[in-house]
Amino acid sequence: MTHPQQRAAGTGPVVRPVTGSGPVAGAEAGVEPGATSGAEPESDGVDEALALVAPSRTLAHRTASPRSAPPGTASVRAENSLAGAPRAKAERHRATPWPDARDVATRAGARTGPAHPGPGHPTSGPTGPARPGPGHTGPSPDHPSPDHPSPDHRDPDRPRRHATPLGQALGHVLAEPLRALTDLPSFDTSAMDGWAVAGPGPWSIRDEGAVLAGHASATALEDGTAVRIATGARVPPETTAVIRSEHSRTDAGGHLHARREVVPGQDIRPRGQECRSGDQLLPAGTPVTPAVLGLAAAAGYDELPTLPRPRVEILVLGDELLTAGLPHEGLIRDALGPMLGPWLTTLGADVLATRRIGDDADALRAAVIGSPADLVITTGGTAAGPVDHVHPVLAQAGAALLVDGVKVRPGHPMLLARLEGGRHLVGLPGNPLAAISGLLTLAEPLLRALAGAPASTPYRAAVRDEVHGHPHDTRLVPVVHRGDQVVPLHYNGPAMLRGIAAADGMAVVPPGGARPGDVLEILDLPWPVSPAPGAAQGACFT
Ligand SMILES: Nc1nc2c(c(=O)[nH]1)N[C@H]1C(S)=C(S)[C@@H](COP(=O)(O)OP(=O)(O)OC[C@H]3O[C@@H](n4cnc5c(N)ncnc54)[C@H](O)[C@@H]3O)O[C@H]1N2
Ligand code: MOO
Repeated sequence: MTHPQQRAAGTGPVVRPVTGSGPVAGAEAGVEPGATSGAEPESDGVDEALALVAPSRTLAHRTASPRSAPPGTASVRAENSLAGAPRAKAERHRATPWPDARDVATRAGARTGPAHPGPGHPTSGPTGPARPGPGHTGPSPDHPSPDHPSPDHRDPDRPRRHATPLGQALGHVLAEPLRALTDLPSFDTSAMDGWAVAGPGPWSIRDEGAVLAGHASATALEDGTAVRIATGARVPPETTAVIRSEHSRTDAGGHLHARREVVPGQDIRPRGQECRSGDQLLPAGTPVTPAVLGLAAAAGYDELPTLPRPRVEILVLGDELLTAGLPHEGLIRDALGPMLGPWLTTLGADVLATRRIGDDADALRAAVIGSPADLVITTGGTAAGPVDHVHPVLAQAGAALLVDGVKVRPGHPMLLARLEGGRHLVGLPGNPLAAISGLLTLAEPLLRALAGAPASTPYRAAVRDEVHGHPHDTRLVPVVHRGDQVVPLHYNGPAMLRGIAAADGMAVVPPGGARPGDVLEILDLPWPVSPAPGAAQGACFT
């Protein structure tokens, strides 16, 4: 966390645009990018909130006070080891451009991925359980005991492919192509409730009740005969068509008549119509969705070959954080602990733990060095305050900084480092929306690559209203979809979650901002697009 006194010393009056909405306004007034969010705690206050609610209220009576970049936010460019080289306080800040930061994160995950063969790189060897058998004792490589952490997750003994029971496979990624284990359907099937008939009608009705789904095959139909049949039942041999009940009538003499023309094969699903045994249904690298579970079950699977999920440990920093009750006496509720685990799980991670470390550098160092996770995520402590321990601890841990600051608002102090043992650490800024920005910018692409999942497909949409931009940096702004447009939401300050909680996407606003109708890249959030205006009720639209 940043020390309160430092905040007070570092924040001066800033000019805000009339409809200013976020941490960028200071920079628009000519403040250096690195210093802009130094004003954030102030921009986070009542004035900003009122500006967001009432865009017409002017805050321009404030005067600009350009400041230089804060010490300690200076970056070391990619791949620069921090070990034994504490960052010079006067170093110039060279943050990574936002699109490049995502690429670096993706490449870091892909490069680390030998244990995670991705799409097009199926694991070798036959399908079968890869976990230790029931007789296995001791810590599993996937579930190291607290006493036996396995910091080197590149352990060659770690299973490259799991046989995961269907009931546990949701959110995993297929390690191999999904091939049909049977023809689908596996027998000629009636598609309708009605009559199985053979040859031309009228047909004499076979006196044996109905052929029902799931029952043994009926004897062959002779030409000129019909038998009642249910949807999903196996059609008797020699059946030439199925006639729907509503398209037929019976007479007093026990004969069946068709009310309309009967086409041979009608309403029969022939065996193998959907696939033949051995057909590839889905490629390796496909995320296991509920629909994939259904298809796999239909195709005969009890368990699925899945890639090991990246293991993530979350370290929540900050002595000011409460885990229950109301904020009081300068203490606030931890908003990130409850949010990040579920969010990361949705992204396919196996979240080992969320640990609260406080502002204790020794505890942080021990947690980072000893973590068995593929990815350690810290929250807070990325800036230059007296208890912002992330950079010094990374230096002590011999980490290499791949990204140290990103040209994005909010969240510019975010970082990505490579730790010993092929592990990674993403440092999320403490301000909650800034942390989400870091999650989407660095953690998500890294996790996708580590998991062997395809990169998210970018898409674009027109923005309905003007969005103020930062002069040099990208902005990520919560939006809600309305038709084929997105509407930017207020309450998008770095310390606020009110906008993102009503949002269903984040718009990528280029430096300089966007005008109504401009087409912007949209980042998906891991929940459905809100279908109706009511879903975002209470949210403040621009
Ligand atoms: N001198 C400067 N100060 C700051 C700068 C700067 O450039 N120069 N940048 C500001 C920006 S922008 C951000 S973002 C934050 C990032 O700071 P840290 O990553 O060190 O985070 P903290 O100082 O620990 O916390 C910031 C803020 O967020 C609150 N917080 C922290 N964790 C949580 C949590 N789990 N749940 C809810 N809120 C949390 C914390 O209490 C602080 O208010 O630095 C600025 N300062
Ligand atoms: O601008 Mo900070 O990055 O408040 O989030």
